[in-house]
Amino acid sequence: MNHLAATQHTPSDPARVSTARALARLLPFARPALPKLITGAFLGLGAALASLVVPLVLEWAVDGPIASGDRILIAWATLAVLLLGVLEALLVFMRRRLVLGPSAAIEYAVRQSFFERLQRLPVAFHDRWQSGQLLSRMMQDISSIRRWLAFGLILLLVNVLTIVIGMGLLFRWHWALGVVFVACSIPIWAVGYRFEQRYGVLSRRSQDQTGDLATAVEESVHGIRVLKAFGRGGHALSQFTRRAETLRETEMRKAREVGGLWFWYELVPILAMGACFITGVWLAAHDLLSTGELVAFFAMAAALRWPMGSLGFLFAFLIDTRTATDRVFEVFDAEQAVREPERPQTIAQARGELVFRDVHFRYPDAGAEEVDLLDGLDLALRPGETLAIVGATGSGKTTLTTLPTRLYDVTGGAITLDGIDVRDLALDDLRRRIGVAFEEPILFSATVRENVLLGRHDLALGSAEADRVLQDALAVAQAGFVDDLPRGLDTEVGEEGLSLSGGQRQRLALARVVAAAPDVLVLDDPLSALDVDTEALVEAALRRVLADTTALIVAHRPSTVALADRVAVMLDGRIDAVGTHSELLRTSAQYRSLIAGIERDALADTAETGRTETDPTDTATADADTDTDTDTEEVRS
Ligand SMILES: Nc1ncnc2c1ncn2[C@@H]1O[C@H](COP(=O)(O)OP(=O)(O)OP(=O)(O)O)[C@@H](O)[C@H]1O
Repeated sequence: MNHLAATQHTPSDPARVSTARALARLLPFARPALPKLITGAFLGLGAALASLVVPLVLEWAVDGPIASGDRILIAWATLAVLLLGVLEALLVFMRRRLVLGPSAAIEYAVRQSFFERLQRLPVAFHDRWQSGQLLSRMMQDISSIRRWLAFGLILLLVNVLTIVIGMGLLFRWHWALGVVFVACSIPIWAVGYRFEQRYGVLSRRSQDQTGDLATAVEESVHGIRVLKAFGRGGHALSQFTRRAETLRETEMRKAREVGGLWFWYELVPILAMGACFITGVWLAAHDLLSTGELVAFFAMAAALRWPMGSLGFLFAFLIDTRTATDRVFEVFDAEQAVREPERPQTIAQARGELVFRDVHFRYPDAGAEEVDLLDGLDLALRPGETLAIVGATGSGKTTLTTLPTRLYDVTGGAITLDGIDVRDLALDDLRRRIGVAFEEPILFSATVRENVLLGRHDLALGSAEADRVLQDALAVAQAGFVDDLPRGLDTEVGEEGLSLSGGQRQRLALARVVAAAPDVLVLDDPLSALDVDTEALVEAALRRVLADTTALIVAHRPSTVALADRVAVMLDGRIDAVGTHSELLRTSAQYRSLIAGIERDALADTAETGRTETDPTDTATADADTDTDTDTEEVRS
């Protein structure tokens, strides 16, 4: 099996392919809606043809009934023109009605796939991409694709066909008129070509800048408390203004380009009409054209003005849509570094044995000269044991917690769960078996119930079993405060749970991972935001859960170390020592130094916040030796 290593892949301009090929990538999404879109195009063409028949009726009426004074036929001709007008309006109405549904369905399908893709893409992708860029692609670019399919594409096809048919008719009346009209149109194509070159670049720039602006808004809203606390609202505003200014300048340049194009697309048809007028009058004066043909010719030229004039705008629309499509497909094309195994294996008998074997890891953006962050790390968690990881800040503890669930893939070595390489397990299966609680507890805009049962899609919300699991998990996490929320378990906890305190969010996040009932728990400093009394209660309850679950806990505090059966010390990307707290105090200078630092931090924390932290030697597991206090005292001195 080929286990792909994560490689760097930055958002970049797509390879320049033709606009038609770029837009053809939408076909798989558009296929179900194609019959209606094609019918819509035919209806649009029908409307255009109805407008083109009017000059023919006029030609017949002027040269026939009007010349001969046949009032009945004149009335019929008038009625025919009227009916053609009504038919055109009706067909346009039907086209609009018909294509709105399918184009909205395509928008829905693209957006759905886009979101699904975002969920599937590895964390390394999300590290690199700004959220505003993704948001603007998801909302603005996909909407722009819908508008194009519902309106722009059909109009462009219909208008080009109308122009071709209309020109054919001009030739029918007199070849000279056709030649003059075609000759006058040539500048339009030249201008259009130059426009595409310049406008394409601006269109891309503007859409990227819109994404940057969305990122700025998202960040400032997300970090509003920090900005307010530091009085940096003005700074955020000036940064936002600068970006908005940049976007405005690009939009102005775009508008100037479009304005220039419109100028030519308005002017050229008028010049063409003027040239044809002179030619037509000359031909009529020399009896080479009848009066009816001359009138019909002018009616036709008038009918062609809108299709020709609209080309400029439709051209700009086409290029904007091409850019939007490129931007959307950049996400679809992003490298899927964390892949599902081709032939997933299953764990027959779950024991919860997690082993890191010669694990190497480096982030994709690490420089070539940098050594691996995890540099040949070996660690084995026995089934059911609780193992705490301690290490200097930045030593890679959090990174280590992301690897078992394959948020990132190891770049060397392997991690096995019950003897099977985690890369050989189906991702859903793996993530059901290993539950993670991150240091930063993220909650979603949903009820408490939905947040806590997030990992239990096997349970129907509100069922007796779901309620039992929910209550047990809340009890372990000491999250009884939910009963005091306005709607209890059905309280919406707001965007990212910001309406709750840090400690409350952390307890719900802990309840979530407990409710998931995984074979292995991975907890990244799970009690950091709790007050000392709650922490003691959570620890006591957590011990019951940890008694028969394998757990890997990143510990920044003595009390967290106290939860563990054994402790592993991380140093230089490896495990420097493993043992019980008291063993390590005796044997590992590195551990003694880390514990001294941890205790110093805890004391400082206590002094600042009034916390009365528990000494790990008081609560350490049964392995604690009697000489521990002496050791700790030595370290302190
Ligand atoms: N997504 C990322 N992309 C690139 N580098 C990262 C990323 N996340 C962390 N790092 C880097 O990896 C190193 C280890 O970070 P990590 O968060 O794993 O350390 P830690 O031991 O958990 O630190 P702490 O104790 O402060 O929480 C740091 O140098 C950090 O800058």
